[in-house]
Amino acid sequence: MAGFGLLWSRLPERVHNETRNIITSWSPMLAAYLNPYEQITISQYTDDEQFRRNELFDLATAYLNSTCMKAGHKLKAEIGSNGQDQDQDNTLTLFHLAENQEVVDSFQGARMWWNLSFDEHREHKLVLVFHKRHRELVQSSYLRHIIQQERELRRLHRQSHIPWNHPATFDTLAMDPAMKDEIKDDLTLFQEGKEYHSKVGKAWKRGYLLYGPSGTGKSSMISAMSELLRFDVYDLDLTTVRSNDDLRKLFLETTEQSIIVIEDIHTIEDDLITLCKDKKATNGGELPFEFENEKGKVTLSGLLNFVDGLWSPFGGERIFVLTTNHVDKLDPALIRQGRMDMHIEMSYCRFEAFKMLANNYLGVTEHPLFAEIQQLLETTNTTPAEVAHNLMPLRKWLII
Ligand SMILES: Nc1ncnc2c1ncn2[C@@H]1O[C@H](COP(=O)(O)OP(=O)(O)OP(=O)(O)O)[C@@H](O)[C@H]1O
Repeated sequence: MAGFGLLWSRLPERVHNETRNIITSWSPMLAAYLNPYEQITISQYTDDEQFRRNELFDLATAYLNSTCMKAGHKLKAEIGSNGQDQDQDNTLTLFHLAENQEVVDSFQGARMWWNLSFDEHREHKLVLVFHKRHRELVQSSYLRHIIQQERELRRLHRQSHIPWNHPATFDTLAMDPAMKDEIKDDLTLFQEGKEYHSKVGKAWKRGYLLYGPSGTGKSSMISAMSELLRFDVYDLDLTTVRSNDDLRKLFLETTEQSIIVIEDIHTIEDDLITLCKDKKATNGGELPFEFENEKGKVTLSGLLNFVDGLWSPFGGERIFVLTTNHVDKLDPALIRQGRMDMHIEMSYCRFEAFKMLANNYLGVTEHPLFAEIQQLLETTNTTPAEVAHNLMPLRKWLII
C-alpha cells in the first residue's frame, strides 16, 4: 500500500491523464476487493420525508444494551424506575453504551463489531461491521434474530407495564352473541387484509367506537380484542399532548400490530367543541375545521389525521379504539364511517349476557331462580359490572 501511495504521488508527472482516470475509477473497486469487511449503517431516523424513528435502530440499541453490555468499557448511566410506583424506592440504574464505544457480538460463530456514533446531523447512528463471508448470515439471520428477540422482549415488557390488566377474553365477555361474532369476524378480516389495503391504497387500520354507560365492558372488550389478535395495547393520555406535533410523535412511538386506545374521547372533544362554538359565534357562524384548544395547538384535523393512521407511511396494522359514555357529544367527523368503521354499543346487562356471567362466575347456566332474575334485568338498567359484583353473594341463593 505504501508503494502504491508513493507511486500515486508521482503520477501527475509520469502518467498520461487517461491512465490516471482509469486508475482513479478502479481504485475504489480495488480497495473494496482488498477490504475483507463490509458495513451496514443504521440511522436513528429514516431518510424518507416522514423522518420517522427507525425501529431497527431502537431494537438494535436495546439488543446491544442487553447482550453486549459486558463487553463495553465506556458506559453511560442514568436513573430509571422498574415501572411501578414512582414514589417507592425502586429506582434502578440503567446503563447504555456510550458514543464511539465499540462492542463485539458473536452470532453462530461469526464476529460482529458494533459502534455507536453521530452522523452529520448530530443524530445517532449504529455501524455494524462484519466479514464479507458473513454477509448472507447478517442479512438473512442476524438482523432478523435481533428484531424478533427485541420485539418479543418489548411485548412482554409492555404487557407487564400497561395498566391494561383486564384478563377478559371474548369467551368471558358478556354480550349479545351475534354481535360478539360480528366483531370477532370483523377483527379477523382486518388482520388478514394486508393485500386488500395495499391494493386499494388505504392505511391498514381499523377504527372502533365503543360507547355505552360506565361498567358495560368497554375496557373488557379492548382486552378481548388484544387477546384475539395478539396485539399490544397503547392507552394514550391525550391530556398531556400540547400540539399536533406531539400527537404525531405519540403515534410514531406506537408499533405495528397494536391497539391504540383513547378513552373518554368526549372529554377531549369537549375542549375542542367548546372552542369551536366560541369561534362559530365570532366567526359569522362559520364552523372552522381547525382551531386551537385551551393548550394552544391541538386541532381537530390533527386528531382526525391521528385516528386515520395517516402518519404510518408503511401502513403496519393498527387498530384505533375510542371509548365514550356520551356518544351524542362527539363530532360527526370524528366517528363517521371509514374513520370509526364499527360503532359498538356496550349496553346494560340483559338475560343472555347474564347467563354468560353466571357461567363465568358460578359455572351454572340454568337455575330455577333465573326466571326471576330475567324479569328483574328486563325492567332495570343494571350494568354487567354490577351483576358481576353481585354474583358472589348470589351464589348462596342459587345453591340453596
Ligand atoms: N360485558 C361484560 N362482560 C364481562 N364482564 C364485564 C362486562 N362488563 C363489565 N364487566 C365486569 O365489570 C368490570 C368493569 O368493566 P369495564 O371496566 O370493562 O367497563 P367499562 O365500560 O370500561 O367502564 P368505564 O367506562 O367506567 O371504564 C370488568 O372488570 C368485568 O369484571
